[in-house]
Amino acid sequence: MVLFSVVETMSLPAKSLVSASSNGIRLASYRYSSQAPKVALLGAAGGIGQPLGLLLKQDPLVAHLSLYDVVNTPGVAADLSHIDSNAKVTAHTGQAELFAAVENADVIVIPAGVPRKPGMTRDDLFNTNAGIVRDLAAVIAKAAPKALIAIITNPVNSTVPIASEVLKKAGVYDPKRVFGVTTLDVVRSQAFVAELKGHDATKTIVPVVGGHAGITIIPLLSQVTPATTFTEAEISKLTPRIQDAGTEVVNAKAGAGSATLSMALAGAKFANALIRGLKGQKNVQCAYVASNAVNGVEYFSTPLELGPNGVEKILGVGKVSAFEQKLIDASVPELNKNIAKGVSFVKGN
Ligand SMILES: NC(=O)c1ccc[n+]([C@@H]2O[C@H](COP(=O)([O-])OP(=O)(O)OC[C@H]3O[C@@H](n4cnc5c(N)ncnc54)[C@H](O)[C@@H]3O)[C@@H](O)[C@H]2O)c1
Ligand SMILES: O=C(O)C[C@H](O)C(=O)O
Repeated sequence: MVLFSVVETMSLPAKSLVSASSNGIRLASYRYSSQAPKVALLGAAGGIGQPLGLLLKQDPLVAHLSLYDVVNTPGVAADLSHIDSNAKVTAHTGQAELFAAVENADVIVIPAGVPRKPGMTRDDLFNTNAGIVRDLAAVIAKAAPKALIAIITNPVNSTVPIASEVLKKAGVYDPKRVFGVTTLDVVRSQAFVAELKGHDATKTIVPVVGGHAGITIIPLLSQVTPATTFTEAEISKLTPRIQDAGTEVVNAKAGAGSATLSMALAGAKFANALIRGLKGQKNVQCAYVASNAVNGVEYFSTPLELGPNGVEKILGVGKVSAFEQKLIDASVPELNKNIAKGVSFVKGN
């Protein structure tokens, strides 16, 4: 175990510590309690990972930010460690350091994997990203079986079942602790509704249910807070815009990747909500989880009450319009296809 980089500020001892090693280092061999949460970020050097790391480093609830990637982690960690917030930063690079990266983590956020290019669907990422999520989940099962796992890696509709199957195989699966991050759909919906209606975007709440791809993304415009009425024309324009917002960014980036900055914000919001839940501050967020909210499908995103055990209550889709119910019905076969693909990937491997 070689500690090759320790950075501390003179005036603020122990404020910020960067450490990494060529053969894995275990600075956190004890479990961080929800009083001092450890957040592990897997894929930390990527387009999402870097700005998400920046936001997590500034989150006063994060005590230890553990950065993991297959490349470039020490540089990102050194950079973040110079920020004058209290989270300790550690760097872990490559498979040999993954165990230490996630060991005793309270929350693990996963944006590891390849993004789309124009013309691709999220499902086109399956062949590369399925194996990445499976392998990360296998180590998490051993090193941090109690962690709350927030999966950003696409296709989320399949990667959540993949991680869940791996945890099941290892005998440590808890459906209350595995989340597909759909917060970006909520963030976008809130931005678009606020823009359309002249509302304060920071006070606009739009639940989004279903999954995280195309027709499985279902904004519940009938449930917007503050209560807002939409014309049929508005609904039929806004709904597909929200469903295709990821593609809008992919096309605008023209080959340079997909949403990173808005996703980083969304990921930081969701991680913060999970930590607040762990600390007993119950709060409601939408996320894609194992769910009985809708008949005939095993994973579905709805508003959830988050608490000390992860999902405390599945709040369901609530009262929806006839238009929204049609979208929910249409999403079920598509989700089942995505889920079955993920499950058989693990069972057949
Ligand atoms: N859920 C959502 O709403 C949402 C939003 C945006 C992007 N995404 C998805 O997030 C993923 C990442 O996007 P990005 O723009 O950050 O991509 P990116 O290519 O910029 O970064 C991915 C990072 O993952 C790392 N990585 C690859 N294999 C790894 C492994 N085995 N272990 C750890 N790290 C590994 C890479 O080195 C890279 O640093 C993509 O799959 C993308 O589709 C999801
Ligand atoms: O669209 C993508 O491929 C990335 C992400 O899922 C998004 O919604 O922006």
